[in-house]
Amino acid sequence: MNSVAGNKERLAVSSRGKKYGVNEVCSPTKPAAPFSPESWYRKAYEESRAGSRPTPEGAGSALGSSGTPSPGSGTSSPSSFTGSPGPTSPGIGTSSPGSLGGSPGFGTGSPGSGSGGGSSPGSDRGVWCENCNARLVELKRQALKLLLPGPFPGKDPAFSAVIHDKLQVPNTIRKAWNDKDNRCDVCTTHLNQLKQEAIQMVLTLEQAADSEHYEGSPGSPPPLSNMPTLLGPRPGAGLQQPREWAFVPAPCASSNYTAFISNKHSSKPNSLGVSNGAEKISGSPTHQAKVSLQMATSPSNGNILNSVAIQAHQYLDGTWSLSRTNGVTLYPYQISQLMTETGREGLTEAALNHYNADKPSACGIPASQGSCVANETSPGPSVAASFFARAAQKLNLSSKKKKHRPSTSCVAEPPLFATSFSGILQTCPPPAPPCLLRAVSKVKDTPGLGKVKVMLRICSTLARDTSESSSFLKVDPRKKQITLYDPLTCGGQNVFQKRGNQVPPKMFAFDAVFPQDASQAEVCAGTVAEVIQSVVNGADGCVFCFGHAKLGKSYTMIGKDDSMQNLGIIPCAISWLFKLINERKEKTGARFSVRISAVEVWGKEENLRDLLAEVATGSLQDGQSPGVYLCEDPICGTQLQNQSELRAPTAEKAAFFLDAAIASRRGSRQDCDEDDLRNSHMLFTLHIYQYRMEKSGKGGSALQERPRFTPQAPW
Ligand SMILES: Nc1ncnc2c1ncn2[C@@H]1O[C@H](COP(=O)(O)OP(=O)(O)OP(=O)(O)O)[C@@H](O)[C@H]1O
Repeated sequence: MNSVAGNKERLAVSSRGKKYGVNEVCSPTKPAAPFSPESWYRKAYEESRAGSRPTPEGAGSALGSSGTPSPGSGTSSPSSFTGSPGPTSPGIGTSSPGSLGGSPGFGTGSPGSGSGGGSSPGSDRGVWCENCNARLVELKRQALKLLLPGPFPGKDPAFSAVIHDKLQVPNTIRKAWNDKDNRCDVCTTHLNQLKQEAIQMVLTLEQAADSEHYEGSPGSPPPLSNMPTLLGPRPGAGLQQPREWAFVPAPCASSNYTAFISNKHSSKPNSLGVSNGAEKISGSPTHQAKVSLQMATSPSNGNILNSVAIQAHQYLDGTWSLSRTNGVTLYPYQISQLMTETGREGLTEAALNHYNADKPSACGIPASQGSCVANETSPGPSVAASFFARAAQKLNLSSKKKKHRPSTSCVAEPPLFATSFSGILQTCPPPAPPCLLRAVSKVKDTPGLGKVKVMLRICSTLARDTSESSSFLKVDPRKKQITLYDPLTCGGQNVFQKRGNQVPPKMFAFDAVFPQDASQAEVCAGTVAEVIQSVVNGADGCVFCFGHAKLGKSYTMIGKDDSMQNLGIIPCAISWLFKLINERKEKTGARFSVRISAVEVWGKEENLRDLLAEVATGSLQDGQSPGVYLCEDPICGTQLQNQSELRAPTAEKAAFFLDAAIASRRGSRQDCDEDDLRNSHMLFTLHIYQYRMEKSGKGGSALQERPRFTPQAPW
């Protein structure tokens, strides 16, 4: 980790200019506006090819503190910020290692959950607020987590008690939560109610397994009366309370299903109202697995996987349709496999987020009637057909599940996080600048090695009066210079008026100057491309941005996820880094591994927080980790210790961690105040490990290097 400096030097340059254009929304269906990488990057590229920066004239003259500052972008590659470019330059790049002093900071980030205005069915009173809904989602996730990995606990009476004890509401969703009463401030739902609802889901699952555990002779149907279809919203009943399901007998009796009954639970009534005594069917003792999920299969469409996914979602919600016809049984190990293959974030996270909103079915209509589940009573498969269906499902699930994911057509899944840089990198990755692509084969070329480069971006957002700013500020991007004139002589309002004397113009030179109308792409290409090149070649690199409040630091470093043109330095860096290492791999065989960490420095006390701890450990661990701390290393300087480092095999995954980190920032919370906003700074680090190459040219297995690239945003 590079040492981080937080000197609150500010750029006392005011500039007024034009506003940015309208953002274009980029979506998979709607292509982005025509984009020419060459023209976008031409300028930045030319600048990167131009010589080093001239010696600043006028350095040493302190500017008045009342000037309107603008953020600067400092690029350092590799190494740490040890430079102090001059005591009196306009506060750009004057950073010293060691301290983590913050300056007014960050204003980006969107609120997470709603403020409690919405409601969901489920509590005693039939509704609970959105906050509680989020809590319930979390608790259900925890309950499922406890259930899925281990052996199915069966009827162990201690099981629900164990789950009950283990369920916790993580700090992140304790907004509007009264810790004393363990109640929600908004809808007064008690914690136990939420826990019970979550446990209910698990128990329902188990009981459904009971009802499905037939040891029936293959092909023989269970009594129809025992096959309810669940309709209606889920009540927030207590653990022992009967559930108020509407039972609809399955539409017809058919022998075309496969079902198994577990002996040991056959005589016990379950909460679904199924009379288990009637369920017991003698049959094969070899079927010991418990049925957890029904998969509707219709020979007419054969859309097995579609149904699996739908019912998996319903399974997660505990609101599945128990269609007996054409049923094919999935066993716990298959469900586990399904969960694993789909990926925690793919199915569990997203599905839970969506389906735990207690909808009666995936499409908002009973599953038995909905278009999502093929639940018709056409002649179902024989046992053999069921067997093959299962086998086919097992073999093809991973390859087909993406194609048949039903949620997109039926229900738009709400995003996990407020931002979706992961999505946009997947659909519209920013084109890599030409200089980066040219660097693919230049393994030894580490441009800017050992240099601290200081760049200036002039804020565009406060630009209201172009004539005023242009009267005392002259920007020359070609020469990478800005000149400040005495506003008195220029007729503008000024900071020098009281002095009565004219002040000679001051000229400041930088490694790059980005004027008001510079695009994100120009800034990104001009700042980060070179650093990425160095990092992939084995050096450390860092992009550090600081400046006065509300002048675009977050916009510069993170940007917006609404279109490719608005992506900031971090998402571009992620995308281009992966592009470079993939191309490098193709050309030279080099193998890399990328890991991500994100730490927040927040509050006036400059506390450190691991923004990826939750993603790394799951929310059960929230707040229990020892935390991030600073360590003085005699050789490497000040180092951050103990932060999570998560493996990112793809740019999308790395961007997913960026989304998670942004969502986890204090400044992103709904209840954050101005102070939180101002005193929240993020250090986002891409750790790149390169596998050692054997002499034969084959990649070895040991990780050799650990260069790190730390875009730090914003300071
Ligand atoms: N170059 C730009 N083009 C378009 N919008 C911009 C630009 N710079 C900043 N903005 C907008 O100005 C607003 C403030 O910017 P931003 O939040 O990035 O400032 P900041 O310096 O990070 O603020 P803070 O110090 O409070 O964290 C945001 O809405 C941002 O989208």
